[in-house]
Amino acid sequence: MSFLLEIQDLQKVYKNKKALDGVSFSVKEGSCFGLLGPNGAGKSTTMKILTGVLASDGGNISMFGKDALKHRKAILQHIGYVPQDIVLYEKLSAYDNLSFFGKCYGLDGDVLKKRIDDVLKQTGLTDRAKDTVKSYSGGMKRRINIAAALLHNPKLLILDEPTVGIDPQSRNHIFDMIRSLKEQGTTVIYSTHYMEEVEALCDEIAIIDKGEVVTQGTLDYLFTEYGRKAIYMESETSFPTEKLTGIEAVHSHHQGLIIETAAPIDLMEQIIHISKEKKILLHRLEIEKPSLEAVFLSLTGKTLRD
Ligand SMILES: Nc1ncnc2c1ncn2[C@@H]1O[C@H](COP(=O)(O)OP(=O)(O)OP(=O)(O)O)[C@@H](O)[C@H]1O
Repeated sequence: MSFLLEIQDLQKVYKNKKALDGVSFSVKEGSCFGLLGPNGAGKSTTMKILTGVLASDGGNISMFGKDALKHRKAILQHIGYVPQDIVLYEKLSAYDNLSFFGKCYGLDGDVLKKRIDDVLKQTGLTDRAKDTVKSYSGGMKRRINIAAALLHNPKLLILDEPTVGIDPQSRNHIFDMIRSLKEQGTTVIYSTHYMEEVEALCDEIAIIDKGEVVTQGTLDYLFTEYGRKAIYMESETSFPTEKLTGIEAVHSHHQGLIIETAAPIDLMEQIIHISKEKKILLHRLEIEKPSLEAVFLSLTGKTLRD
């Protein structure tokens, strides 16, 4: 599979503030690529540079096999961009908004009508097309904003935190839409600070923090490379962890303990043995599932929610 997008050493400075400090990642054609990072990490800045909204202060971008900075106009025709802030005319109907944006992309007549019908179906809002946008929920507005970015059938769709502050129904619609776009061969770049979203949607992820990509890879790769091995246990009374061998770290978590170890099965056997011997009632004993939260913690020393 070839790369549709390759970014190398992207730099951006706002006045005196360095927002991007050498961002590099590559996106395979036909994949859903997640850009995961906390607020202020540089996700929106990266996306704005990719879509020509902002100029970079250094670095290279290759898109569709071309130098994106030299062939900006030709490349932008193949990109759909859904910014974080909703951009719609509130007093117009969804249909008229789509008609306006379609004309901006150079569509007209029957072709435009057909595309509007198609994107309304894709977003599940055909029945509400004639209502003014101001009567829409936040989630419906977001879906129409995505529809507007799809009118010209882009090869690459860039979505900047599309599910922030929206209802679960709209969120599910957006997820279904992204999955079906991917099936049709569209490449998607999706930024978020919700780990469960990248786990549900993305083939590959770049974790971005303080203007730098700290790692890139599939979930499996990230879990294997950076995920901790650990068990979770809850007991009726306090457990003598000092009697356990082979433990690397112990953290309190909810009502129990997370115990890191290179040998979780062996540790569970020790815990069962000691609990029988000391008559300590165990409420829960399980291998901790690998999580992106743990990967992020091991790479940056903080949680995504810090
Ligand atoms: N127009 C601007 N002027 C000055 N600083 C800015 C501007 N836009 C962004 N920044 C700063 O650049 C850094 C990266 O911001 P950016 O919006 O790209 O992050 P983000 O990962 O998208 O975060 P969020 O999820 O909050 O949008 C932050 O420190 C932010 O405060």
